Amino acid sequence: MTDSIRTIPVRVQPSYDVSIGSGLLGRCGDYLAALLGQRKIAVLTDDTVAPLYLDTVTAALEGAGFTVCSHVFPAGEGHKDLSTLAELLEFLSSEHLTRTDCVAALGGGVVGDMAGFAAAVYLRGIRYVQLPTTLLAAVDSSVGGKTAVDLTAGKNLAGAFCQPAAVICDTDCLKTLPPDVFADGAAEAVKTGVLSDEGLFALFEDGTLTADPGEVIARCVAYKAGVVERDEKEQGERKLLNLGHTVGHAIEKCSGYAIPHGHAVAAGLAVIARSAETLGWTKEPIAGRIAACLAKNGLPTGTDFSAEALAEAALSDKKRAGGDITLVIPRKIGACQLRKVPVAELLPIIRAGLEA
Ligand SMILES: NC(=O)c1ccc[n+]([C@@H]2O[C@H](COP(=O)([O-])OP(=O)(O)OC[C@H]3O[C@@H](n4cnc5c(N)ncnc54)[C@H](O)[C@@H]3O)[C@@H](O)[C@H]2O)c1
Ligand SMILES: O=C(O)C(=O)C[C@@H](O)[C@H](O)[C@H](O)COP(=O)(O)O
Ligand SMILES: [Zn+2]
Repeated sequence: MTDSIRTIPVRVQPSYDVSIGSGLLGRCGDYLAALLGQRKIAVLTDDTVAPLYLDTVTAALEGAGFTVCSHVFPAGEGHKDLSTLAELLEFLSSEHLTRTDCVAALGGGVVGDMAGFAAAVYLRGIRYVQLPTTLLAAVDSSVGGKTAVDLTAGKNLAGAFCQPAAVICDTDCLKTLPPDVFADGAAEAVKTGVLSDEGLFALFEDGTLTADPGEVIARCVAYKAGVVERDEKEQGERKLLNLGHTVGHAIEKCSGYAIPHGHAVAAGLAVIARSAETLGWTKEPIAGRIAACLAKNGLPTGTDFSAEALAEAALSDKKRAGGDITLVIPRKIGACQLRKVPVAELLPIIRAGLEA
């Protein structure tokens, strides 16, 4: 696009760019027409995002020669399920989209995960683009090609690895986010800091993020892009991106998805940091610093669910293989490691994080 835009390539096969900047939704048509040709495009979004941004996106796409159709479904994790997926697939077929057409996921991580999954399976796969509108989607979910819906047994249990053809992140969308939804994104960005970048973590430590959000997004995306390039299908290194998620996903499930993903990941990160410190797995004391950072950003640092309930819910975790589960253990701010433990050890490990 133009000079004021940050562009980060994700070098998978085929490779794609993440473009980050102000005003990009209004200009997405020309960019996508150059990338995809002027085709039919189905914009899938939720009923909170639609009144804010659907007209802008539709006008930009039509202005660039696309034939546009759109479908709006109810917002929220509670709708990230098989019945909404079926609705999306029926919509795409009712609009007669063909394999040369395209889906655009306009919204947060819920829209991105579901629209991406619909694109991955409709006609056995058509191209899609991510237009993230939450901080969480910008720093994490729009990049890397994990798509999914939840099943009764737990989070993201049906899905596909399917990379987008492009990610266009308009930083102006962050201005309409309620503070608690902004905080969800801060949780994944703080996670990225704990994984790889103490400087990024420090940007969040006083709770008044003064840095350019484009810079925060770019740092998170650059790190994630590298991990995805080295381990697209999560055979090893990519499991690190699940820091805080074993307990986090369990909290989401135990709450009936009333606690949003970012808040649950924050609590899960605080718990595993305390477990790691208590069990002597960290290089230095970090749990207090991580909890303080999360709290400053309006995020929880613990949970009222019992260790037993969380351990039980975590049994459906995708990082479980047979009798073992792979945990992500923070060693210091900026470095973590994978640790495979027998499932039976999960309960005392979680207990150590809740009780420390
Ligand atoms: N695929 C991945 O790699 C990946 C990574 C992280 C999280 N996720 C998934 O992402 C989901 C969470 O995403 P999320 O936090 O974006 O939640 P979300 O998509 O539910 O969005 C949160 C709320 O904000 C609203 N919203 C979206 N954009 C807005 C805007 N610009 N202004 C005002 N309101 C807006 C939405 O309508 C919704 O009500 C979870 O399902 C999680 O599992 C996936
Ligand atoms: O991209 C990844 O890989 C991640 O793990 C990013 C996570 O933040 C995200 O929540 C992901 O959906 C969790 O993956 P899952 O395989 O445990 O469902
Ligand atoms: Zn996550």
